[in-house]
Amino acid sequence: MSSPFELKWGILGCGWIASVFTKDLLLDPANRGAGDIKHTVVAAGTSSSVPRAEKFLSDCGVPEGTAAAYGTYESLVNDPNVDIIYVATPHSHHFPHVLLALNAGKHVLCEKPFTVNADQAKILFDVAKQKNLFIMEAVWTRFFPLSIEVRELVKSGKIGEVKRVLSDLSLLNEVETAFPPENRMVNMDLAGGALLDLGVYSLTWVFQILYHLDENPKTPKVVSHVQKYGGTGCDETTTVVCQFEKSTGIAMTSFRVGQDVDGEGTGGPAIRIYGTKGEIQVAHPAYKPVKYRVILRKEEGGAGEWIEKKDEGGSMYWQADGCARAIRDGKLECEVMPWKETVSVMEVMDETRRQGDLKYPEAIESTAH
Ligand SMILES: NC(=O)C1=CN([C@@H]2O[C@H](COP(=O)(O)OP(=O)(O)OC[C@H]3O[C@@H](n4cnc5c(N)ncnc54)[C@H](OP(=O)(O)O)[C@@H]3O)[C@@H](O)[C@H]2O)C=CC1
Ligand SMILES: O=C1OC[C@@H](O)[C@H](O)[C@H]1O
Repeated sequence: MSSPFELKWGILGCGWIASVFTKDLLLDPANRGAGDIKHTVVAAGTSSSVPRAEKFLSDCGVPEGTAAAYGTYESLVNDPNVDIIYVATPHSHHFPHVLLALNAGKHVLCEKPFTVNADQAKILFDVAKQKNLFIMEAVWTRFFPLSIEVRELVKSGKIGEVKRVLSDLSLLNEVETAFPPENRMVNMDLAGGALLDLGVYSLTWVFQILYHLDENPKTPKVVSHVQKYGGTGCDETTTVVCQFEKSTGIAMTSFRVGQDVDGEGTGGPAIRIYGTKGEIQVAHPAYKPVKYRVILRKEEGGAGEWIEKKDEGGSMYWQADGCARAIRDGKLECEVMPWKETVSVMEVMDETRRQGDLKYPEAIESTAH
């Protein structure tokens, strides 16, 4: 048996999700049937100090002496031992931080939403292409075995021709107390707001099902509504209707009202995929779903049982495995989250913001580089 392909990671930005992802990289891929690859965390960088990066590595359980700690992002991306940089900074900073990594010759996995707008995304993909580097938006949900199973069910025709997807990621919050104005969730300078932070997952479900039904997939036409948060002017409740060639997607998001208020699923499924013969329902939360069921007409079996799919850890390693295999195979993009689709989702969010008059400061919408 050949030895596993090893991918050496550098973590850029030592915040909350970076810690979840880093811990997941330390789990043995063989336990999830991914023994063909191996992830190693070789470095982490903060924007503040070396001791903070050291603390991050140690808190995540990275074995002492196996990873370098950096106090600047520049020093991190220039570490010759690093193959790929995981960018986990706020939305506003993805564009400059990804460019920093690409210009240092590193592959990139960048957190969602990929950039603030579609023009920035296009530039990053162009640069990656010119430099022959792999790059992907970290839409982890698409890599879950559950998502793969649901996409295959749709393709198999089990629920007939799919005509509509209704998708909701809404989290109930006392916004004024949960998110002070400087918090990245609501801070306009950090491209805060429900659409870019949570709505991207509702759109993920719409896209991973409906975009692929069209022969020549393109960005859908959009009709949207944006409700703003008075505290900072970001969006708090946004609804997007996407008109594809053969189907309609309705993506909803909010951090003011909740999809699953009691946490018991009483609010119903978060995602409904409607076909001419039946429906697939996926339970909340849209970003990390653990169960789904198929409902057919009564004479064809009616409602199936919920099928549960739980993983160990934070479930963020599936996307890391996707990066490793793509890089091993000499690909610049991964077919599960292709560049074209990231751009399309960004275009839908741009158009939604245009219709809702939701503009971020010029400094973070800028494509100057
Ligand atoms: N896939 C998922 O499930 C999730 C994805 N995310 C995405 O990950 C990204 C980070 O989110 P999250 O971890 O919650 O955020 P945090 O605020 O916890 O961490 C962000 C980190 O970015 C760095 N940073 C650099 N510049 C700034 C700045 N101007 N203001 C604030 N932080 C800065 C800091 O790291 P340092 O001090 O080390 O430089 C900070 O710790 C976002 O894009 C978000 O959408 C978030 C949560 C879940
Ligand atoms: O990506 C995310 O998923 C989980 C949410 O709690 C978080 O705000 C968001 O950034």
